[in-house]
Amino acid sequence: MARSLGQMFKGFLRLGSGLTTRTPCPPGPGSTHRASLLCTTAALQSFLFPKPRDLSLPNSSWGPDMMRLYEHYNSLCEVETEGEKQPGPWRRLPSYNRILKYATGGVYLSKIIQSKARLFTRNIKQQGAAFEYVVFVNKEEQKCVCVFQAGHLLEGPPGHVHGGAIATMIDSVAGTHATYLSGLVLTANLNINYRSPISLGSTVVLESFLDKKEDRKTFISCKVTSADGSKLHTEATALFLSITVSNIIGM
Ligand SMILES: CCCCC/C=C\C/C=C\C/C=C\C/C=C\CCCC(=O)SCCNC(=O)CCNC(=O)[C@H](O)C(C)(C)COP(=O)(O)OP(=O)(O)OC[C@H]1O[C@@H](n2cnc3c(N)ncnc32)[C@H](O)[C@@H]1OP(=O)(O)O
Repeated sequence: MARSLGQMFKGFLRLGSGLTTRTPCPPGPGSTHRASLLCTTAALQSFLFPKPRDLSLPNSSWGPDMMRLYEHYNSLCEVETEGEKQPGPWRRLPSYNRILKYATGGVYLSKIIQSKARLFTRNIKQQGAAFEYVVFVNKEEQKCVCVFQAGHLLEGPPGHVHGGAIATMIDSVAGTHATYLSGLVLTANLNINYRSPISLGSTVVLESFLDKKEDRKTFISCKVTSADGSKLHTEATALFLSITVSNIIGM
């Protein structure tokens, strides 16, 4: 069952490449009845099931460091060999403001909660105010990288990022990485050492590494460094346990 939820997660990743394709409407006067019916159905479908917005793409709040690092990793997602473009070693993971119905508890949650549930890191609409980030994964190296710009709503010590916000990002990146590697998981343990404060508004890089996998356990380590890599801000280790649907029902 956990495996099938893992498959659903892969489906979740594929969402970015167009689960709800929008059929362009044919031109008016010459349209057949069937074509206009198709057009109406497509419009209704996109109204009822709007394509989720990928929040890991650049917006006007992204500063120069955020853009530079995004462009760097994005350029590694596609390589050109003999004039042909091929998938590169890295892949950008799209990010939405809610995990799919099913993964957020789906049918097991009340309709009211379900419709309001939002992924914590994506629940603030104002661009640049809180968590701006993009995650890239390298399957071969079993590594994830997140470029993260901390907005003004994440203040802890004056002018610096709240430790809980840093923990949230570490949990999210390591959790995404563990989900990518092992399917549906929950964080069982998270150990964090805060080495140097992160300035509010700055861009940092989170790197997540697979330490080992043992049955249901996925061990991940993570470090947070400055945009140029010269300063270590935070180090963490985490344990994720693979779960089944029954774990979610019991929550
Ligand atoms: C609704 C769920 C959604 C999940 C995500 C879904 C999809 C993901 C999609 C996209 C991803 C996008 C973003 C990711 C974003 C965020 C990720 C954040 C994830 C979280 O933010 S998630 C919330 C916080 N998280 C919890 O709310 C967990 C509460 N907790 C429990 O629900 C249980 O505790 C559980 C299930 C963890 C284990 O319970 P269990 O009954 O299944 O397993 P059990 O206890 O038997 O342990 C089995 C073996 O693990 C060892 N073990 C257990 N715990 C350990 C520990 N802490 N330290 C060291 N070892 C430990 C035992 O010692 C034993 O080891 P051994 O087999 O060797 O004896």
